[in-house]
Amino acid sequence: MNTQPLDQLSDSSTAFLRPYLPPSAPSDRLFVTLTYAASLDSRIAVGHGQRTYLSGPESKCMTHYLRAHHDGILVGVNTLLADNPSLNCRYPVAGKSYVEASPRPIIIDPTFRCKIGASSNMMMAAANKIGKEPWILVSSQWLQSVSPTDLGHIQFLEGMGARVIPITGLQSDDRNASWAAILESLKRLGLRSLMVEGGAQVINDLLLTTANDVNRTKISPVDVVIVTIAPVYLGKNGVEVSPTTAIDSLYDITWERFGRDIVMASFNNKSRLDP
Ligand SMILES: NC(=O)C1=CN([C@@H]2O[C@H](COP(=O)(O)OP(=O)(O)OC[C@H]3O[C@@H](n4cnc5c(N)ncnc54)[C@H](O)[C@@H]3O)[C@@H](O)[C@H]2O)C=CC1
Ligand SMILES: Nc1nc(O)c(N)c(N[C@@H]2O[C@H](COP(=O)(O)O)[C@@H](O)[C@H]2O)n1
Repeated sequence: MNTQPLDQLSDSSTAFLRPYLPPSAPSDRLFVTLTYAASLDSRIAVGHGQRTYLSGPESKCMTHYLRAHHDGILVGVNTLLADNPSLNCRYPVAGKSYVEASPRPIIIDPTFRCKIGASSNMMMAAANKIGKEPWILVSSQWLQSVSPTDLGHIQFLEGMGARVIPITGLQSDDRNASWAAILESLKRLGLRSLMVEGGAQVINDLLLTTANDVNRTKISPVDVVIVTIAPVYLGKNGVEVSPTTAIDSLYDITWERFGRDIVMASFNNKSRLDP
């Protein structure tokens, strides 16, 4: 587990990010930031199951600064299994301990594949009070016929402070329905801001997810997209971010250099996703 505190960002870097941070005023909606690091050929890992370091120290600080500004940090179970991430905030925040500054790790895991133990980085971060205990979202349908072994593992994780939360509709083949169930549940659990880090399936699906708003207009749940681009190619076997259809809904786009990387921040125009 990496416990090294990170450097402070420069004033120009925080000024660059400020417009894209979740609103500080209380709100009853869930603000969603989609953020990840990609290579020049839009790969986020060199291969399936292989943790790949793309961000340099400066853009990594940027990511942790974003973590400090969100209530939750969400990844798919493949990312948890591949990366053994800590999913905490190691950016120093004045007046807050690391556990207070850290977002709540949220793992989407319909059939509870995350058989992690106490020595996983995420659980160690929580035990060492430098991160929060995770919430693991499983399918309600799956939980109805859970095996004694899986139930034992759920009880073991819950004994360490994790929560295993059943979500109706999580196993649906309809991705829109599945994301609607996830986001609605997180809102009901009190989250006001969510940072989605990946992996590829999560990013590719979420970019295309829409729901009808009160005016029956199709809208995206993603408010802001922040992408770090690292100056490397990961090649054809890499894990690719590339949604199945074209998307041209980003606006108010700004680019900023962080060390050797470049970071794009933008809003996501919900209505332009309308067919
Ligand atoms: N460079 C970067 O910023 C990042 C890189 N990664 C990399 O991404 C790779 C993992 O990506 P993927 O294999 O695409 O997997 P993933 O991390 O997106 O997880 C996919 C799994 O999550 C669950 N899931 C996701 N969305 C769901 C939904 N809407 N409803 C129900 N279940 C859902 C399913 O079990 C699915 O099999 C790893 O190699 C990791 O290193 C992950 C995060 C960030
Ligand atoms: N911003 C960013 N840059 C990279 O190069 C990455 N590989 C990732 N990956 C994401 O960060 C998680 C690791 O978090 P910890 O440092 O262990 O807390 C990893 O699971 C991905 O979600 N991100």
